[in-house]
Amino acid sequence: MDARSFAVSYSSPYSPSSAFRNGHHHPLVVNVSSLSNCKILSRHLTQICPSLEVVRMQDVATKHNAVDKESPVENLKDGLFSATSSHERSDGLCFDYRKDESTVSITVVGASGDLAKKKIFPALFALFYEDCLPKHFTVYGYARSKMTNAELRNMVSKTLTCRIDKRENCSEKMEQFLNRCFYHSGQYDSLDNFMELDTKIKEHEAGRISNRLFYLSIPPNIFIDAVRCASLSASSTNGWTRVIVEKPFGRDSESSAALTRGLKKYLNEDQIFRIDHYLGKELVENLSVLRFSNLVFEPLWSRQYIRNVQLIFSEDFGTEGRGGYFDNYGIIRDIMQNHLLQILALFAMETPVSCDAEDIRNEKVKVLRSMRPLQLENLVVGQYKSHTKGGITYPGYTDDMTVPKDSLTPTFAAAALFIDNARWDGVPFLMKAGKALHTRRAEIRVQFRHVPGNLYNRNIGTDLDQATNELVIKIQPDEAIYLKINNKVPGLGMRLDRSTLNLHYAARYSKEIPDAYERLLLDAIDGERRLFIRSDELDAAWALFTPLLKELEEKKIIPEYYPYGSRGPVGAHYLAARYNVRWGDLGLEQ
Ligand SMILES: NC(=O)C1=CN([C@@H]2O[C@H](COP(=O)(O)OP(=O)(O)OC[C@H]3O[C@@H](n4cnc5c(N)ncnc54)[C@H](OP(=O)(O)O)[C@@H]3O)[C@@H](O)[C@H]2O)C=CC1
Ligand SMILES: O=C1O[C@H](COP(=O)(O)O)[C@@H](O)[C@H](O)[C@H]1O
Repeated sequence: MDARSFAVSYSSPYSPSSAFRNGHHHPLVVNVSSLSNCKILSRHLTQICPSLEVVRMQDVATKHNAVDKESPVENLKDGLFSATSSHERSDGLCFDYRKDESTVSITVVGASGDLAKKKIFPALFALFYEDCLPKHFTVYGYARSKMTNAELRNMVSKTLTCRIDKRENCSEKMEQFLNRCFYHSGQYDSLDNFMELDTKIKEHEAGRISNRLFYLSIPPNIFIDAVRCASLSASSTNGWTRVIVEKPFGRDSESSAALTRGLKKYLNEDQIFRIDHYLGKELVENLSVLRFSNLVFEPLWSRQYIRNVQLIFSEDFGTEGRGGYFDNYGIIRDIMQNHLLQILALFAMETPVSCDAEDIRNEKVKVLRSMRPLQLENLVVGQYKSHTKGGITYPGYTDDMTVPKDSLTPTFAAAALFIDNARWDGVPFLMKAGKALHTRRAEIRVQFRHVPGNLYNRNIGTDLDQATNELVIKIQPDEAIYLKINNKVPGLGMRLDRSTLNLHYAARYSKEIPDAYERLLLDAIDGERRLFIRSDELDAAWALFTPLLKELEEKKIIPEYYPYGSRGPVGAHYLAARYNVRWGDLGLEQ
C-alpha cells in the first residue's frame, strides 16, 4: 500500500461521501470492524461513485511484510479494503489510482480432472460473466498431463455455458474468459514445478499486489504434497494465499486429524477453505433466512412442535466411473457425514450472534457436539444390484470394473440421529442417502406434531399423521419451499383436504439459480468463511460417525440389496417406524 494512502475508522456515523467530497485524490483505505460492515460500506461507496472499484485487502497488512512500514495502514486488520477508480469524474468525486490495484490468481490443481471440467471452470466463467471477479484475475490450470494453453482453453470451452436468462455477448465473454486461462504442466510434489508456476503468475501480476487461490481438485492422497509445494514455491509474498480443499477430508477421525495437521504445517486455519458444496446451494443458504427472518417459523422450531426432521438425498444413477473412489468411502462418508450433517447443523443451531462466519460456525459446532454418536441399531445399509427394466439392464454396484466383486460398501444408508439438547431432546433426525434409486432429489422435511384436541379430527379421518403439517424445503431439483396444510374444500359441506402453500422458485423468480460452486468460489476470493468447514466442526462431525463406521467394517455388516432404480431397502421403513415416522418422500402426495 502506498504511503499516500490514508485510513479512516468506519463506524456508523461515518459518511464515506465526505471523504470523496473533500477532494482526496488518494486511495481510500478504510478499516471496518466486520465483514458485513465492509460489505455495507462497499455498497455505499459504489453508490456514490459507480465507477469506483472497491478491493478488499483482508490479511494483506497483517500476514505479510510487503506493506510499506511508513504506511498508516500498517496495523489495520480484518475488513481492510481499498477503493480505487480508474475513471476520474468531472465532479471530482472519483480519482485515478491504479498503483495499488490487486490481482487474484486462481490455480486449479488437477485441472485435467472431472471436477475441474464439470464444476470449477464453468463456475469461474459464470462469475466472470456476471462481473463478479476482480478486474485483474487470471486462471491457471495445473496438472501432470501435457497440455498447451490452447488445449486447456479448448477443453474448458466445451463445458462453459451462459446464463439462460442473459445470453448477450456470450461468445465474446467466453473468449475474454478463455484468454485469461493458462496451463502449466507439473508434478504435484515438485517444488521446482510450482516455482515455474510462480514465475508465470508473477509475469501476469505485473508488480501488483498478489492474491493467490489454489483449488485442490485432486485425489486426497496428494493434498499435502500439493499444499507443501504451492505454499513453499508459489504462495504470495505480499497478499493473501488461500487453499480450497475438496472432500474427502479423511475417512475417519484419525485420518481427518492427520490431514488437518499436514495442512497446518504449511497453512494457517484461516487460509484453509474446506468446501462442502451443499453449503453453497441456494436453499441451504436460505435456511437461516427462513428461520431467523420470519416470525412464523422460529417459535415452532423445537421439540414442542416438531415431531421429526428428515434429510433426504437420492440419486437416480450409480457410481458411474467413480467406483474406485467410492468404494473406499461409501455413502455414509460421501454424503451423510458431510452434506446432510452440515444441513442438519444449520437447521438445528441456535440463533447466532451475527451472520459472521465465526458466529455461525460456533453455533454449528455446538449442535454437532450435542449429538449422540450414531449407533448401529439406528442404521440400515444397502447396496444396489443389477436390474432390468423396459429391456434395459442397469448394472449393479459390483459390476463396476473398479469395485471389488465382494465389496460390502454401502451405496444406501438410512440413520436416526438425536441431538441431546433442550431444544431437540427426543426428536428423531432421520437421514436417508442413496445412489441408483428411483429419483434424484435432495430435501429437508419437517413433520409437525398433531394439533391437540383438533376440532376437525372427525373431518380428517383416522390417519392423523396424514393431517399434520409438513414443511418441505426442496433443495434440488426444481427448488421450492412448501407447507402442507389442511384446508376446507370449498362448498356447503365441511370436508377438509390437504393443500400446499408453495413457494416454487421457477415461478417466483425469473433469475437462474447460481451453481453452488459459484457462490463458494466467490466467497473464497472474498475471504468469506461462513460456508466453509472449520477444523473443529470437522472433528465433531467425524466423532459422530467414526465408531459406527469402524464397527460396520469390523463386523463386515452385509448391506440389504436393492434393485437399481428402486426406492431402496425396506429396512429404511422399519427404522423410521421404530420412531413412529413415515418417510415423507414416499407417500402418494409428496
Ligand atoms: N468429480 C466429482 O464430482 C467430485 C469430486 N470431488 C473431489 O474433488 C477432487 C477431484 O475430483 P475429480 O476431478 O473427480 O478427480 P480425478 O480423479 O478426475 O483427478 C483429478 C486429476 O488429478 C490427477 N490424478 C488423478 N489420480 C491421480 C493419482 N493417483 N496421482 C496423482 N494425480 C492424480 C489427474 O490429473 P493428471 O494426471 O493430469 O495430473 C486428474 O485429472 C477429489 O478430491 C474428489 O474426491 C468432490 C465432489 C464431487
Ligand atoms: O459430493 C458429492 O456430491 C455429489 C452430488 O452432488 P449434487 O450437487 O449433484 O447433488 C455426489 O454425486 C457425489 O457422490 C458426492 O461425492
